[in-house]
Amino acid sequence: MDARKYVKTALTIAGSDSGGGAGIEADLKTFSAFGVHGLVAIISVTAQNTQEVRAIYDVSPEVVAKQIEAVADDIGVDAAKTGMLSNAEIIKAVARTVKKYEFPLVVDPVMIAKSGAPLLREDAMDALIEYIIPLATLVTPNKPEAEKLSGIKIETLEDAKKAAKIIVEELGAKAAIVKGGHLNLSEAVDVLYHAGKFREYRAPFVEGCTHGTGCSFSAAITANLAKGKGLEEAIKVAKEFITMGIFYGARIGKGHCPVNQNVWIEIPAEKWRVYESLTKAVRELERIGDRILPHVPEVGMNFVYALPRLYARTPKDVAGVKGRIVRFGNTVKAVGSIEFGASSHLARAVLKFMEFYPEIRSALNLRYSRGLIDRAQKNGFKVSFYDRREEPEEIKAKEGATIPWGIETAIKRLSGRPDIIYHLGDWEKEAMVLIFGESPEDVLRKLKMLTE
Ligand SMILES: Cc1ncc(COP(=O)(O)OP(=O)(O)O)c(N)n1
Ligand SMILES: Cc1nc(C(=O)O)sc1CCOP(=O)(O)O
Repeated sequence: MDARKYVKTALTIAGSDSGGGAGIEADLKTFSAFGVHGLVAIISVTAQNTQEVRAIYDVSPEVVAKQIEAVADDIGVDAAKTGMLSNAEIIKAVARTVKKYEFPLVVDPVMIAKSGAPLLREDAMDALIEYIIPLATLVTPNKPEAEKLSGIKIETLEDAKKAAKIIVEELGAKAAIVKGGHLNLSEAVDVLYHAGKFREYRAPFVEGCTHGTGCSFSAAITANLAKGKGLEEAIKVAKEFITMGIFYGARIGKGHCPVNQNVWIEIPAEKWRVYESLTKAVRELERIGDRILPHVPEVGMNFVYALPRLYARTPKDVAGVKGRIVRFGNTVKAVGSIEFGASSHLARAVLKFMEFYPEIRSALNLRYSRGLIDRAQKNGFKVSFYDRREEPEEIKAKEGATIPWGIETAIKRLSGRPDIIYHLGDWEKEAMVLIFGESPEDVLRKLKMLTE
């Protein structure tokens, strides 16, 4: 068996961005996110950060061609993309060289950086249209790029469709997708013209980081083509990938922060780690259930573990026990399975705690007793509390705001990080003790010390 055939390869023919946000660097990270081996032909080295492009140094057309040939002849290319192509000579060399091979080619017609710097010389536009666009399996312009290529002004979705059709029917690309990020619509709508038909791809507009969006989107399509997906399916996956990458953008630098390509694999991986760790801890809790029994509140217990701070925004990003943990004979038992979004109270408590101490991602609740608090203090734990009777009226009026307010109040009351926060309850509200820790194991360790 030749295992090599299972490794798919994607080639990026583009410029390097020293800030790691766009260009070759964004493309390689995207290829990796989809499990595809990345190959490169660097056409230009840019000295760039999130604010500006300070210098551009183009590689010679001969060396660009040699890079493509070197990888195509030996390793093989399942799909390729172009990004910044800089000048007409490079464009001609790229066109001459890719023509010798049969791989699908995604063309991201990069013209201007987010920071405003031109990345394609004025006099190279005609060469791009004449030599590269006709070789494209897909062209992925944004609004200004589509206007330049098609020669029409784009204000509406209908205009975007016209431009996509011109790029295919008049300029010779097999397909074109005009990205709607610059159109003033309530959603991010991209229109594809392919095989004589239009298709729209919609996603909610998300606030986040956008440096390298064009590069990463086209690289994601390329990676999925390399993996054998059809064009329309490859675009669908790429759209999900880029929406997520913008939302969880890497907040670095002082200018346009870059898309986070890692999130595509990191969130599922972290979810799995959280799930495994919490499952193990809940099993251990059930094993030592006899000594936990006296501390189970009337409303039951929950045990939660949040994703790392970068990814923990709402209770859906926190895993907990569905149906909580309840008394069961002479032990305790998880009622349901471990799921993200299964907790409301503890999830909100942990999310607030993480705003102050991002490393604290897990918590568990117990019935309040003075004895428990005395033991915690004797064991050297830092204990704080909040009093629900002091809750301001405007917080009371806001659904779900009491616990975050209480946790914040308790944290600010203490100098240093609390291990335990309790409250004495209120009308129809049971008094509660919350144990916090970095992980479920850490919470269990504290729980064992308290209940020994
Ligand atoms: C080397 C290099 N290539 C491409 C770009 C364009 O990236 P960006 O400025 O973020 O714009 P889009 O990715 O959205 O087209 C660049 N800046 N540098
Ligand atoms: C009902 C309740 N109130 C708590 C408090 O801290 O006041 S802890 C708790 C139990 C856990 O709830 P969940 O499953 O929503 O996390």
